[in-house]
Order: sequence, then C-alpha cells, then structure tokens
Amino acid sequence: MTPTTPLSPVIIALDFAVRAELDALVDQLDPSQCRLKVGKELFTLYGPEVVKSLQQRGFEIFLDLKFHDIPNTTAAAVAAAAELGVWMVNVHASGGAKMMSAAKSALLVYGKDAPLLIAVTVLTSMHSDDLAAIGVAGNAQSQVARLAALTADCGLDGVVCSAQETPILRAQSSDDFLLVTPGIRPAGSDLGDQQRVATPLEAMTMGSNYLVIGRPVTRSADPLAALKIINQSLGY
Ligand SMILES: O=C(O)c1cc(=O)[nH]c(=O)n1[C@@H]1O[C@H](COP(=O)(O)O)[C@@H](O)[C@H]1O
Repeated sequence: MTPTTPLSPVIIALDFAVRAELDALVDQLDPSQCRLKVGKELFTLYGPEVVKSLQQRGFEIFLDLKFHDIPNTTAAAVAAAAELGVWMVNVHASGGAKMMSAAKSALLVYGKDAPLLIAVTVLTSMHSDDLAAIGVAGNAQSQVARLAALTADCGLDGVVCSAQETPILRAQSSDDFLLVTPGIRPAGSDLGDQQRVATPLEAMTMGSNYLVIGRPVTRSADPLAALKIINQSLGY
C-alpha cells in the first residue's frame, strides 16, 4: 500500500513488548492521524516484519534505532533501514562527523526514496547534571546547539532535541532543518523518565516540526481519544 502522509506532526512511539497490545492500538489508528515510531524494544522483539506490517497498513515509519558505531557499520545500518523503506531513521550525533557523513553518503544511492536522516543530540531524559557526570561541560542547551550545528554541517536532514531547545536551533539553522521533539507531555500527564518536556502546543509554537509521543497516548485508557485531543489542540 502507498503510505499516507498525515497532516498531523504527531509520531506515536510504539514502545510495546506484547504484539497483541500493539495490534489493539494500531487497529484503532488511521494513517491520516499520525506517523508511527518503531524503536529498540519492538524491533528487537519482532524485527523488520513489524515494520513491514505497519507499512502495509499505510503508515509512514520512523525507525528509531539510534545507530552509534564506527562509520562503516553505521553507514551499512542506515542503508539497511533504507532497504526497509522507512520514512525516517536516526543516529546519535555524538558518534561524530565522520560517522554522520558516512551515514548520509550511504543514502545517496536511494535518491528521493532515501529516508530522512536525523541525529539525536542530547536525550530528553537528561539534564545538565547528567552531562557533567559523563564529562560534557556546559548545559544541555549548549551541547544540543553544538551537536545540531555538527549535524547540519554533515548534511543530515535534522535533529532530535527537546522542544526547549527549538528556539535556539531555529535561530541557528536553515528553515528546512527538521526539529523532531520527544519529551512531549500534555498538561497534567506523568513525566515518567522525561526531563526536558513541553506540551504539544508549546512544542509546535516553539518551532518543532514533528512531535514524538509515546506513553501519554499509548498508556492512556483511551489512546484514540488522547491522540484526537492532541491533534485538535494543534488544529488537525
Ligand atoms: O529518538 C527518540 O525518539 C528519542 C530521543 C530522545 O531524546 N528522547 C526520547 O524520548 N526518544 C524516544 O521518544 C519516545 C518518548 O516516549 P514517551 O516518553 O513515552 O512519550 C521513546 O520511544 C524514546 O525512545
């Protein structure tokens, strides 16, 4: 099936271990309402088959495996994601310029069919204190800005960051540089392990292009209603 491109910027994070729970959620969703993210848990359990089955339902897929390895290995992994026909794939910007450039080069052969390639800057579960503990000087915002500039220099399509950094990244980046923001929490919802958060509307107003949202929808008593409320709050 040809994928449907939704107007909504919402990407639902499908962090599930039980296939029946995943299917029960996806059965309720329509590709016009959101894109879907397949991450480490789902992919490790069910592999490429789960990606293909979601694509067959018409969804565009963000394959979130956050590759971080030597350039040759990362480039081959990104090419494998392109073979799967995913819409978006990511690497860790802290893998460095050689790794990101190799990943970008590996996608050239796919032309307009290449997935969007983005790089994770500083995980939204981290604060400046966590960075200090791993030897990164400065606060989260300055580290995100540094890694986003490196990512743009390597020709990638954008970054994963928190919505809190989007104003500074919008100011330093070209208009078409994508800012993909997890750590989205509708007002009143549980933060869980997320530290640098924003509501869906705040994130879009501050300059996000795509919102990655997991538990506030997937663990809601009524996931479809939760998604509809979020989309409506954004005018979709
Ligand atoms: O790359 C990601 O998607 C990602 C990067 C990041 O910095 N923070 C982050 O939370 N994510 C992912 O975004 C999703 C957020 O899920 P919830 O916290 O349940 O909304 C998870 O699947 C994370 O793996």
